[in-house]
Amino acid sequence: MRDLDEERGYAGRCREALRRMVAGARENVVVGEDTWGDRYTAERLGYYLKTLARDMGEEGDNPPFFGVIAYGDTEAGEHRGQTYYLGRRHISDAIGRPPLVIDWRAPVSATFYQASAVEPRGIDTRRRFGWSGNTLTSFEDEHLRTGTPSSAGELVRREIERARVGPMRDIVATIQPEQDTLVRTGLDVSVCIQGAPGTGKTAVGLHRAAYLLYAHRSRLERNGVLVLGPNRAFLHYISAVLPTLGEVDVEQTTIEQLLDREVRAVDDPTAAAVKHDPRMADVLRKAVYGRISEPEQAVVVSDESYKWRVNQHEFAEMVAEAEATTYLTGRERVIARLVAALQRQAEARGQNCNGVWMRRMARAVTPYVEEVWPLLKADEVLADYLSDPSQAGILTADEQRAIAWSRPRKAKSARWTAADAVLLDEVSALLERCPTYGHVIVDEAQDLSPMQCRAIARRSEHTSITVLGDLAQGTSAWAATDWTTQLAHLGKPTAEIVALSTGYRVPATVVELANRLLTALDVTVPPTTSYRSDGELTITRVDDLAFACVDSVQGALREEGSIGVIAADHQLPGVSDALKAAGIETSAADGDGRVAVVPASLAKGLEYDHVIALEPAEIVAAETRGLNRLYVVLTRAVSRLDILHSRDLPPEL
Ligand SMILES: Nc1ncnc2c1ncn2[C@@H]1O[C@H](COP(=O)(O)OP(=O)(O)OP(=O)(O)O)[C@@H](O)[C@H]1O
Repeated sequence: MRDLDEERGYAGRCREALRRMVAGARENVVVGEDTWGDRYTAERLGYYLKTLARDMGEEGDNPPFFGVIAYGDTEAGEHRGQTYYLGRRHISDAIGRPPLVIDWRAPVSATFYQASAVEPRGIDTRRRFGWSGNTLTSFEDEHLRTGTPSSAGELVRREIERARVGPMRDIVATIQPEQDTLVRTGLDVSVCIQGAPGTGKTAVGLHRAAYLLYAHRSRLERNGVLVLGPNRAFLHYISAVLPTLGEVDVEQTTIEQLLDREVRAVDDPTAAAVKHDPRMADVLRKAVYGRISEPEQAVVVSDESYKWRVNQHEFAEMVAEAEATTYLTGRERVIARLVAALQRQAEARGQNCNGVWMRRMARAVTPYVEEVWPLLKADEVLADYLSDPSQAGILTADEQRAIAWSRPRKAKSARWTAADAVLLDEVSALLERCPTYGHVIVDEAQDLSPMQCRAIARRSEHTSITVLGDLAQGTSAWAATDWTTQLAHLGKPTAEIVALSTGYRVPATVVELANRLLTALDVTVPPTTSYRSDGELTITRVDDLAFACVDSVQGALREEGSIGVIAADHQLPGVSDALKAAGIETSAADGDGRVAVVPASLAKGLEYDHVIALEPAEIVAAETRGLNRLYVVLTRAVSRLDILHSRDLPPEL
């Protein structure tokens, strides 16, 4: 194997080759712009080449590789005696020659992540590289056959324990074997990953998206990959990971944004609970299909030559048969069948039924169809239903009262709530099938209501999903308490449930404290162990919370890393003011400042090197699932957690 200088030389060669690839891609953009072909093809090609050139150009500053594996000389098969460098992207210096660097997603790269002294998989040596910026500073070898790892694990440990600054980074250099298995699970398999805070669920989900796009590019590009996260602050935090991995076309959004409805009102908790209940699916189906009635007359229409007729019984059969499909398609089908029946009669009489005649007949039968199968719009159906929920039954009288509008309204004057947006989506899907994605990754899935799950299920009806979550972090009123039920709502009842149990974020001392809450959370989740033995925890009783917080932030600012001040939502303005008065610049949860001031309700999925958690008792008291919220808050810390409290700590702590 090469010594450090030789490795640096190889890195230089890789960079040079990458530069030539970028130049080549840029040239192709110019050529691509002149490509002969239809406009769509030319546009797609131009877009692809520009993206490639841009990504590769930006890549220039990244280390070209992070590891290398050397197969043994005695190994049978194509890899015998071969050496493979692994990086974020494939680098080659000449067509037909072996690549200088192999993409981390290529099949052979799996060996880098999976091989061990117990199961070397043909590998003699695995080398990991340490970089300082763009300079290669060290490497670390594991001799897997002889079982003599030389300081192995130090580079990995350093990477995992590094202070966090800025947005989330990719983990390609240090993916752990159990994570790699999940990342590389096939496209046809739906999987549910239950993992305690910091076990890498989000990281695995994002790397899985990148992997699937690499392995099934043409299948996935058609329908796209969707990543759903809990809120915009979270999406901001993870936004850089996929682009660094060369994937810029993944849609990353929240369920609320996906449903794309203007929300102008808020439900009270009882109404929201009813609207998110899975029985609403039956209620709405009834509200929609209840509009279809049995024909009470025959269809009789005429053209210049003759009067044509479909009798009542035949018409009723057409209606009954079409009910099996979506509402609007069914309606179109009835019209088409009626026209076809008329056409048969006309042709039997020797009439020529051209397109004009067919359209005319379709117009003529439509009023008959409208009478038994009226045209509907989703917002009109829901407005009508919420004006009088008793019409569809199923719910109890109390539940109907909880969601009923105080006075009947038309769709135009409706002020929809977030829960209504989910119901509108359900009704829309009853009317017309919605487009599906090639793969959907759902993060923090424990918080989704059954009705939200259904919205996701129909967008992945014939494809697979990756479900990520932690039952212990469920904070919504409808949070799942077991995965089997949640997976059924998500339309994937047989998805495999896999647990991740090693935490890479939260230090052991903090995990130990947070775990004290687990028994009170009423969920069964596997215990976790922290990979990290470092980290600090302080718990301090103070008289003046704001003053103590300023003091703590000032101390934290002397160290490196991001700082997150997390408090119950209602306490946040006071804390922000105090920090501002002390001259400390702060940013919101979705900002990029050094000190973020974060309401407890938005902390999910985020992490800060140093967390200052204020008044746990307030966080618990602020909401029904307050203890779960506190569990989330305490597990955001990477290197250090300071808990400041003026009231007694919750007894569970
Ligand atoms: N194999 C790894 N190598 C390096 N860092 C890792 C690895 N796995 C996870 N991490 C890091 O650990 C931190 C936690 O990961 P992540 O946010 O994916 O966990 P999570 O399970 O989604 O947590 P939560 O449930 O709290 O949202 C991140 O900074 C991530 O980059």
